[in-house]
Formats: sequence, structure tokens, C-alpha cells
Amino acid sequence: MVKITDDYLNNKAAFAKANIKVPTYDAKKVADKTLQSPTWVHFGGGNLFRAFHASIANQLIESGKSDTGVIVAETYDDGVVSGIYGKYNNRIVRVVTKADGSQDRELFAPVAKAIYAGPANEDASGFEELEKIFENDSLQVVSFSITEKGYHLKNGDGDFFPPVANDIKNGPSKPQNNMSLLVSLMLARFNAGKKPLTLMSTDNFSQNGDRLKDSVLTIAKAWKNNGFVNQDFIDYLSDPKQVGFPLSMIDRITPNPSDKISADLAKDGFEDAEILHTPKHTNIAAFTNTEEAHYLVVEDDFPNGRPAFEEAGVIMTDRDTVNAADEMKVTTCLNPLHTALAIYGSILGFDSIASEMQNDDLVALIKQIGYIEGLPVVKDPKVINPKSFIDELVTKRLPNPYIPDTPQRIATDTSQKLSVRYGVTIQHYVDDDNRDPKNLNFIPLVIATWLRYLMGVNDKGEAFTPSPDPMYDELHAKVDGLKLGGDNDVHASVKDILSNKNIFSVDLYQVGLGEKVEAYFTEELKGAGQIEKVLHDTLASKATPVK
Ligand SMILES: NC(=O)c1ccc[n+]([C@@H]2O[C@H](COP(=O)([O-])OP(=O)(O)OC[C@H]3O[C@@H](n4cnc5c(N)ncnc54)[C@H](O)[C@@H]3O)[C@@H](O)[C@H]2O)c1
Ligand SMILES: O=P(O)(O)OC[C@@H](O)[C@@H](O)[C@H](O)[C@H](O)CO
Repeated sequence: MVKITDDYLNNKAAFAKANIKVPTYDAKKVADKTLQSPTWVHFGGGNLFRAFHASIANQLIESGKSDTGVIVAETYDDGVVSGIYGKYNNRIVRVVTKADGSQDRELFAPVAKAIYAGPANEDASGFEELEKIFENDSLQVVSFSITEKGYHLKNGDGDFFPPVANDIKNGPSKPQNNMSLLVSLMLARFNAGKKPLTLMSTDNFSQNGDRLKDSVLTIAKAWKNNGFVNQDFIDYLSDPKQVGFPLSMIDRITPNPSDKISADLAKDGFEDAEILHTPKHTNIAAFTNTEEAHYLVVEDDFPNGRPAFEEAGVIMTDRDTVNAADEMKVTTCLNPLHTALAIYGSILGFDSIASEMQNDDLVALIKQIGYIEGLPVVKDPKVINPKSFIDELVTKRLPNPYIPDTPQRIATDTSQKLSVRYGVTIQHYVDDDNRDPKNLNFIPLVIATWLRYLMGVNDKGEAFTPSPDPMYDELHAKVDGLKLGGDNDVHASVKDILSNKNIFSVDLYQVGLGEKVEAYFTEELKGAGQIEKVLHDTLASKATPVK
């Protein structure tokens, strides 16, 4: 048996018995150097970070390109820090699940420390520790994978969320919201001598760096209006030579830790295979499971220098290229297909993405969304060919039965993702004189099926548990009164949802799609089994052959 905290340098054989490759570097030395001269802080130490960013840091240390690792900061889920990083000496076992059923297992130890810096009025120690780190000359990059909702400051009515409003009123000393906490840390860096830095979002939405910059500046400007900071600080944050906000595209399907992989590891003698489900809904373990394919494309915008990311396979390029790569992945060629499978899979009772890929109609649906509706309006990023990207996704990645991904994971926070997943493509149809959004069929069908999903009733007519979503209760209340097979006033129930620009980034009625979505939804409400039937019939009548 081997524990993740065992001495891997002197006990390599025990790890080898569990088929786990170990680092050749001394984790303690790397941690000491990192804490002395920090270069990289990462906010949101969830599964993507553990599978992807940590692997980049690990490769750079292994290859001698860097002698420092990463400091993890958590502002949301204290369970992640105490239950995982603290418990397992900040180590990670990454399992790559390959299409032939084999697994590559590797121990990573580049994380020097994980710091919980939640609302500072509860316990300010983490915040103060991060302030010291941010004051350091050596700090080059702060990266983020904090989910889409981590950047949001306002609710659907355009009002600041209460913690943000409190932070704006109370100033930088005791931030509660994670974005205000970040601005407070930037203020510490500014006050320490206006030191340059890059804030790099690696979350799944278009122009993620711009969104991060917008949230940071919104807080900073509100503090200026309330007299807490001066114009110099706003100028510092706004000056690209001082603070970089690069765009990025990140792609690696990283499911929540799976019971199957946990059992495989335990069978091979790995003692720390249990999975933690935190009260805040993070599913995390000493191990993380991920796929083989991966892409990270980053705008090269690092005013204080950066780790040699390109040596670990990261594509470092210009802004337009990243923007095109990101739109290609997030709005057209991957995430819209994923979200369609998430909604359909949840309501049809699937528990794995790979099994959905055995269903001809679901495969046909995502091909229509990807190849027919999305691809024609996507800009070619050149560094990755969009058609080849969808081909690889549909023929290799999604059907891989060893990737333990579930529609329920991907359905998490759907309300926060629809504007990016479908809104951008709809907008391209609006903007192009030669196209008409009314000609879209399958994107509106998925939106209609999401309305059915919001009822919390599956295709058999039975209640099911939808995935966590910050808007679920509010949206569910609007469709809760609708009955399968009943005489429903669909328009009255859904008009506020379909016209909500916060959800879709467009008013679906204004672009001519609201009525179409309502019509599909009305058909789906006719009774049990209608989700499958409407999909099948729509494919039969509206699908375009895919070449
Ligand atoms: N998992 C993937 O396949 C994948 C691939 C590409 C990009 N991403 C991006 O990475 C994000 C995280 O994915 P993951 O697999 O690590 O998820 P995860 O659930 O494993 O971890 C989420 C992390 O974000 C933090 N977080 C959640 N809500 C927050 C909030 N409101 N404010 C601050 N921090 C918050 C959590 O504490 C946790 O550290 C995704 O939302 C997506 O934008 C994920
Ligand atoms: O991570 P989210 O929540 O934005 O979206 C869920 C999945 O579609 C996503 O995590 C994919 O697995 C990922 O985008 C693949 O690179």
C-alpha cells in the first residue's frame, strides 16, 4: 500500500507498484523557494487546476525551466483547502484515462501551499498572507479557474450582489467577495511600488481576460468614487504595461473524480482513493481524472515576465488568435455540444457522456449544432483547425468510455453559460446580412429542452434532481405550474426567461427565435416521452446532411 504523502524520492518502488510515476525533484525545496520568491498564484484549486495547470508547473520544474511552483488560493470553498490540499501535503495524483482503457498515473508536487482566503471578516489570516505574496517583486502571474459565476458582480436585475455592495461601501480592508479581494490584493501590490503583474483567467467564456479586467475595474472605480483609492490606482490597473489581462482558451475534459478510478487506484494499493463531496458542491479527491487531449492557448501579455509556458506545450500567441481559438471552442465546437448533451442527458436519465454518444439522435443533434449551425460562423484561429477539432471531439473524445464524465457535471450552472454557449453564435447570425437566426433549428431546440429541464421533471414524467445552478430556484418557479399533457399558457411562463439578455445575451424574441423555442417547448410538454420524440422528429424534418 502507498499513501500520497509517502516519501516518493526514497520510496519510488511503492508508488511504482501502484503504477504512479513520481517527480524527481524535492518538493520541500521547491516549496521553500516558491514561498521565498513566489512567481505564480492560482485562484480556484479545483479539478481543472489539479489536472492541467499543476501538470504545466510540474513539467517546468522537472525540465529545469523553473525552480518554483504554484501557490493555490481558495476564496470559495474552505473544504478544498482543509480536506484535500492540507490533508495530502498539497500533492496530486493525476490519472489520464486513455481510449484503450489504460491509465497514465503521475504524482505532481509543484503546489507549495494552499491558502483559504474567504470573507476576511471571518478570518483575515489567509487574506493577509496573500497580501504579502502580492507585494513580492517576483510575482509574475495570477491565474484563475473559479467557474463563470466567480466573475459575476451583479444579479439579473443589474444590482450588485450583497457581498459586493458591502465591499464597495466598506472599502478594501475586509473584502467578502472574491473579486473585491483580488482588487484589495492588487492595491497592496500597487502600494508596494506599482509592480507589474498578469491576471490570467482560464475559465470557459469568450474574452475571459476582458471579463476579468471589467470586474476588477468595476470594483476599483467604485472604491475611487467612495474615496478609498485614487486615480493612480485606476491608471495602474488600466495600463497594459503594468497589468496584463490576457485572453486564454483552455480545453481538457476533466470530470469530477470518479468512483471507478477511485476503485482502480485502491485495487492497485493506493490508500488515499476516497472522494470528498464538500458542502459547497466541489467534488474532489487526492487524485484527479482527466482526458489525454488538451489545449491551452494564451495571449502573450506578461508585463512582469512569465514562466516558460511554451516549454510545457502551451501555445503562446497574439490576442486575435487566442480570441478566435476560444470562440471556436467555447461558442461553437465543444461547449455548446457539451451543454446540449448535459441538458438532454440529465432529462433522459443518462449518467455518462460516453453512453449518450451511443444514441444516434443525440450524436446527430450535436453534429447539427457543431458542423451545421456553429461552424459556418466561426473564425478560423489557424493554430487549431475547427473542423478537425469537432471531428476529434465527436469521434474520439466524447465517445471514450474511459472518460468518466457525466451530463450532470456539465449541467451545473447552465444559466450562467448559455450566453456564451449559444448567444454568441446567435449574435453572429444577427450580425451577418446573409444569415437569419430564424433559420437555426437545433440551438432553439436545446433551449426549449432546457426549459423542460427547469421543470425538474424528466422525460418519463418523474421528478429528477437538477444540477446546482445559482438561478435554478428563480427559473424553476416560472415553469413550475406547467403540466405535462395539460392546457398550458407557455408564453406567459417563459417570456421573461427567453427575453432575458443576462441569460442569452440577446432577447430571443427580438432576434426571431422566441416563438420557435416556445413551439418546441409546447410540443415537449404534450406528455411523457416527448423529449425523445421531438428530437427525433426534428432531426427527421430539419437536419442538414453533414459532409
Ligand atoms: N473541468 C473541465 O473540464 C474544464 C475544462 C476547461 C475549463 N474549465 C473551467 O474551469 C472551471 C473550473 O472547473 P473545475 O473542473 O476545476 O471545477 P471544480 O468544481 O473542480 O472546481 C471549481 C473551483 O472553483 C472554485 N469556485 C467555485 N465557485 C466560485 C466562486 N463563486 N468564486 C470563487 N471561486 C469559486 C471552487 O472553490 C473550486 O476551487 C470551469 O467552470 C470552467 O470555466 C473546466
Ligand atoms: O466547465 P464548465 O462548467 O464551463 O463547462 C462544463 C464542461 O463543458 C467543461 O468543463 C468541459 O469539460 C471543458 O470545457 C472541456 O475543455
